[in-house]
Amino acid sequence: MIEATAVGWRVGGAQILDDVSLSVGAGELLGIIGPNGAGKSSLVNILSGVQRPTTGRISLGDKDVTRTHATKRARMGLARSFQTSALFDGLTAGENVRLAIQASGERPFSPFRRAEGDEGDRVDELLERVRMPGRAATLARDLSHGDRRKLELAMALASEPTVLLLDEPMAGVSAEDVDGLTDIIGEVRDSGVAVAMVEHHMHVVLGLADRVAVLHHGQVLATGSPDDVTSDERVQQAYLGEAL
Ligand SMILES: Nc1ncnc2c1ncn2[C@@H]1O[C@H](COP(=O)(O)OP(=O)(O)OP(=O)(O)O)[C@@H](O)[C@H]1O
Repeated sequence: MIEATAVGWRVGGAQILDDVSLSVGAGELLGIIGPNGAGKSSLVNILSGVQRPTTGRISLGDKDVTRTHATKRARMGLARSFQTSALFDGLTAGENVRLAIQASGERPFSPFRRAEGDEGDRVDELLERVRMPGRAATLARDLSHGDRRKLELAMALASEPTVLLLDEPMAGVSAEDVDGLTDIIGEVRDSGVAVAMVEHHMHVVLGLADRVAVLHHGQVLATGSPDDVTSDERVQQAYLGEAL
C-alpha cells in the first residue's frame, strides 16, 4: 500500500536519511525502531508528505506520490498521528472526532457546522472503536493522557484510511493504556489497514508487528520478522546496553 524506494533526505550538510527502502501492505503492521536521532520521525514526515525527500520515490497504492502534498495524500487514504498531541482542548471528545470527520469529507471544512446526517453515529462508532464509549461529552482537556492518545487515533481513523502512520502513539502513557492502545492498533491492522508505527516501547513493537525495520544513522540496518531483527548482531550492536 505504501512504499519508500531508495529515499534520501539531506538538510543543509546533513544526510538525515540515506537509501531507505521499505513497504507496508494492506493488513500488515510494520514497526519502525531505532535509537534516538536515527531518522524515524523524518521518515514518517516523508511518507506522509510533510517533507519531500531529496532523492528516491514514495508510492501510495500504485501511484507515485513523491511530489504529492500531504493534504492530497490524506485524500488518497493516508492518515497519521503526531508525536505530540494534536487535539482541540476546549472541545469535547465527540466534537474533536466530528471535526476530523468533516475535515476528511468532500464539503469545505467548517468548525461551526452542526452535526449532519449520520455524523453523530459515526462519532459514536469511532469512539467505540478506540474503547471510549460514552466519552463523547468529555472535554478533551479533562481526558487522561492515554484517552487523549486514543482520541487521536479515533481522529486519524475518521477518514477511513487505507494507510495509517503512527509516530510514537504510546509515548508517555501508563502501562494499562499501553495494553489498550496495543489492542486497538492490532484491530486496525486486522481490519485491513496498512500500519507503519514508530514506537520506543520495544515489547509492544516486537509483540505487535508483522515486520520490523531498524533505522540507524538514517539507514535501514535490518528488516524482517521481530525474531529475525532481534537476533541480528548489527541490531544488537546499535542497541548496545539496551534490553531488546
Ligand atoms: N528539519 C530538520 N532540519 C535539520 N535537521 C533535522 C530536521 N529534522 C530532523 N533533523 C535531524 O535529523 C536527525 C533525525 O531526527 P528524527 O527526529 O527523524 O529522529 P528519530 O529517530 O525520530 O529520533 P527520536 O527517537 O529521538 O524521536 C536528528 O539528528 C535531527 O536533529
